[in-house]
Amino acid sequence: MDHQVYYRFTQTNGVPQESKLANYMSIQNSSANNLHQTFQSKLNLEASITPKKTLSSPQCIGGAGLVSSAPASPNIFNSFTPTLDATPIRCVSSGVEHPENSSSQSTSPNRVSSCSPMSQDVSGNNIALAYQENVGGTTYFYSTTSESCHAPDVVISTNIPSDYNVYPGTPNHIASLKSKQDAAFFISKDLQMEMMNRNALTLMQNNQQYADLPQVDSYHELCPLERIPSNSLHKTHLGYQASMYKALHVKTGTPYCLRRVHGFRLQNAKCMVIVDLWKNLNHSNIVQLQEVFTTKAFGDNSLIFVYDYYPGSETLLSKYFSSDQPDPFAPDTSPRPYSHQKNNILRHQQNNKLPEFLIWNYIIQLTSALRLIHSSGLACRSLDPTKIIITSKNRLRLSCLGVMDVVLNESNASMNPLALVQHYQQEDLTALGKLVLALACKSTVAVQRENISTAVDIISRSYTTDLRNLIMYLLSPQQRKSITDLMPMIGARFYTQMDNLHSYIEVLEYEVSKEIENGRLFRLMAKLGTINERPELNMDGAWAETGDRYMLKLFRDYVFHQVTEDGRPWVDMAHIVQCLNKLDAGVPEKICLMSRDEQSMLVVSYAELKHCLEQSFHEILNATPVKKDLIDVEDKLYIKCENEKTVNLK
Ligand SMILES: Nc1ncnc2c1ncn2[C@@H]1O[C@H](COP(=O)(O)OP(=O)(O)OP(=O)(O)O)[C@@H](O)[C@H]1O
Repeated sequence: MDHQVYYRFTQTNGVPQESKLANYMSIQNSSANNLHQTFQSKLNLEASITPKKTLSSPQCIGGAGLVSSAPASPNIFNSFTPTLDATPIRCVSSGVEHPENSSSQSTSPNRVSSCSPMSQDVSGNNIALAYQENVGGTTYFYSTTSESCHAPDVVISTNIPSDYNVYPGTPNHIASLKSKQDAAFFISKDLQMEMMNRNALTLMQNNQQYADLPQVDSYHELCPLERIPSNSLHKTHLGYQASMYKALHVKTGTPYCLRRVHGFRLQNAKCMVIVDLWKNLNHSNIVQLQEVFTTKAFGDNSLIFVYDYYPGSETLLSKYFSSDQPDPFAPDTSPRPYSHQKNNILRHQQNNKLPEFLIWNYIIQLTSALRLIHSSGLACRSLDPTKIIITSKNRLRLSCLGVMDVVLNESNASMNPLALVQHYQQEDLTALGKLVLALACKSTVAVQRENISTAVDIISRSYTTDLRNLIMYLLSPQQRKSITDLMPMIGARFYTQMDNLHSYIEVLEYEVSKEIENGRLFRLMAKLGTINERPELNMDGAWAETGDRYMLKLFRDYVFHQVTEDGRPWVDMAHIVQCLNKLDAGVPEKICLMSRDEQSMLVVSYAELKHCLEQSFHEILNATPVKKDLIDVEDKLYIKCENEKTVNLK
């Protein structure tokens, strides 16, 4: 049975060849098994890569033409070194050949062929050809080396020839390497889980219980974020019942958080001035207000505040204060002495206390948001553990901005809210003091007037005087306070916070950079997938199986369908990534592809494969109804997105 090796080349040893894509060298081999065994042995990647047997009698057949003064295919001869007495190899100058059509007839390619991962740069040193001879227009290449013409004695060897690429791992090692490979190629597991959780929450669907929730203005698919109280007496916002929903914008599909104030009739549009101020306020510790409108979609007059949605967030109250244990500051009705209760409080505080750096972390975030709010002539008015949400990595955000301004404005329509802002700002600072006190004592009851002195005493024992002084300053009723006065109290802790943030940004940038690489490879695979096995193009049913596309088909097998010596799948992410990277870069390195029936081989460089890919893909694009280079557009968008991401990270 004849076997052919097709060798596609552009240049050998610095000698440019005349043909680019259309030149192949064919090698006839009478021993199919030899070839197969040789290739199979190469699949054992840790083996000394020596062919089991030489190609015997590589008979030259026909064809004129291309004659190279230099060895045209060093790789192939290195890998399948003929013996000295071997029949010479012929170069053919032809168009792209379909090996299965042109070679001796292929049998059905049921079995996924194995392809040797052998590859070598054109400038590689291991050129087995010693001399050549031109007989009647046909060039015969002879090899002088015969030493590599034996089967490998030792399957696993550490002496791997330097001219071979060895992919890390064998099937047995893949499991142990998998986690390392995953870490090297993909986003870290923790970050991945976090993102996936967020995505799952964003895609969360409404259950049957709330199936009748209406579309509200431009927002649909409402999904409650908390249990909607059946009792309308459950009032939260200054006497109004309120509820929270996740909703999707009908046009963009972007998720938002809707805060609905039930049974609210807006009669005075004056407050919309403040709403506009809030809408323009942008800060990393603020939940951005998008818009405010009234609706009758719920069957009543409801006021809707639309905010950015942060999946997986919880309130400070639920994170730190909803403990099963009773609050130690709660009034003790038992006849036990006061000292007993104080001991109880101390014990509770010692067992549950938050680390001081975390409290300062929260102080820095909250003061940072307040600083912007106050300097914009606004006041938060909802600095309360139920209105501060916390997401992963201890990110705090003020979540209910603007609501008080609208709702209170309605109940005190005669007052100008902006005139009262300084008063509200002072209230914000007092509220901040109470919040820090509550966090330090892990108790909401601690901030009640009668408990404050005990709470401060407890804090003095457990935390630094700086923290105590900050709380005392914020809670002192006499002086006029300012958010800027807090900055010196925070002091050098600010630098620690900045340092931590920068370190985290670097971690994220590293993770993102891996995904950028994956995105690039994905686009490459998308192109390959568009071409491979396409049933027809321009009425040509054989399009995907001929010419450049046939090369790409074999390349796909080479990348993804490797098998071990005994025919089991051999999966190595490093091999896949490396091959795709080389294809993307179009490196001159050559690889050997084998037809599925193992009757033919093609030796081709990545540069040529890349050319095939681009050509074939453009052929498809040209046949699409939209006559423009989609990929160019896509590339530009991709680069733009990447640039934007980098700017955002900065
Ligand atoms: N912007 C947001 N994105 C995602 N979830 C949010 C957002 N704002 C609030 N939430 C979540 O919605 C739920 C209800 O929030 P809400 O502010 O009503 O708190 P609450 O403790 O129920 O207060 P209240 O007693 O006033 O209703 C909380 O679980 C909170 O984490």
